[in-house]
Amino acid sequence: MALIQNSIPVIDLSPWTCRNSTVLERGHVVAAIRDACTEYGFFQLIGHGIPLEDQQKALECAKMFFDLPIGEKLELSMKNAMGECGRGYERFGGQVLEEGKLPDAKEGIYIGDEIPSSSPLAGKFLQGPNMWPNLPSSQFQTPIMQYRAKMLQLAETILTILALGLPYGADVFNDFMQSPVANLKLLHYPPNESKDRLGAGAHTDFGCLTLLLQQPHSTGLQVLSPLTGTWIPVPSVPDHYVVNIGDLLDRWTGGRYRSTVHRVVNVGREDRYSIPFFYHGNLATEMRPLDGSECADAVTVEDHIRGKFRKSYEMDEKVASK
Ligand SMILES: O=C(O)CCC(=O)C(=O)O
Ligand SMILES: [Fe+2]
Repeated sequence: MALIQNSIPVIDLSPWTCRNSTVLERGHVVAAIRDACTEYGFFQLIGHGIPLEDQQKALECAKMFFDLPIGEKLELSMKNAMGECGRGYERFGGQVLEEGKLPDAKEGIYIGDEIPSSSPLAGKFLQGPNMWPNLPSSQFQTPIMQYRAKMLQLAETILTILALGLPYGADVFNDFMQSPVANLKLLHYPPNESKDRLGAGAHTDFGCLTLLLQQPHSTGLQVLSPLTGTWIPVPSVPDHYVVNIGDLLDRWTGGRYRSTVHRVVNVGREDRYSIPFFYHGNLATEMRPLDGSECADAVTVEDHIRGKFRKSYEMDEKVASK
């Protein structure tokens, strides 16, 4: 039984990627990630190999985008009512992550893989097209896409490790990792004076795995400890990624890996920027219980994510029409 503490574990990935590490050291990484995901559903990652300058550049891109005039941002609005293309601009207050609460005091833009329009996947659920702002590509599109590619690699590394922490074989996620849907979301929480309104209401993430980059030294992220039922603050530490399990993996693993409630309380005069990377995986994958137990109604990854998306964006329409 791990010591109950008011912080989420910090895990160093470098023994995994370092060529000189021993089997034992690599095994410790697998065990640490498994335990963190079993107990907390959250951990902080260091030694991940994403250069600091790429992180800074991505956050600068976020700021550059949100500084654009509102008219320019609205032109990039997520195309259909439920945002099913999964790309483009989510206006301030455009999402309700916590049922019954005021819409989130944040704005965002989803950016994913560039899928050629000739591909049968183009325009399908969460598959675009990307909506690019009128900024020089060398300053926005190129660094963001390079950053996304690195996040994808890192997510795949973590999933490989997560597979090793389960008793279902090292290849259990191999098919799921083919042609994955995995989207960045640049987020901006403007200064917020209202104590009744959260930056992001209490929620669990929809997908498989989230890798979160927070602007250094920002505060606001809180994780509801599954061990104590109290909110654990996760202030941002430079070069630390926050990694968490989403509902999809919780459901698929029968709760072995936990999807934990979290929120952003951004009350004050500061702007806050963050960039989650949501790894959803191959949408056609059927989530049959990994332990092999019978299941009459296995849903696909797409059905699962679609339901979650509909809920958080449809609720916004209900609130807006009140
Ligand atoms: O901005 C953050 O720190 C967290 C955002 C988040 O939880 C989400 O978008 O799902
Ligand atoms: Fe989240």
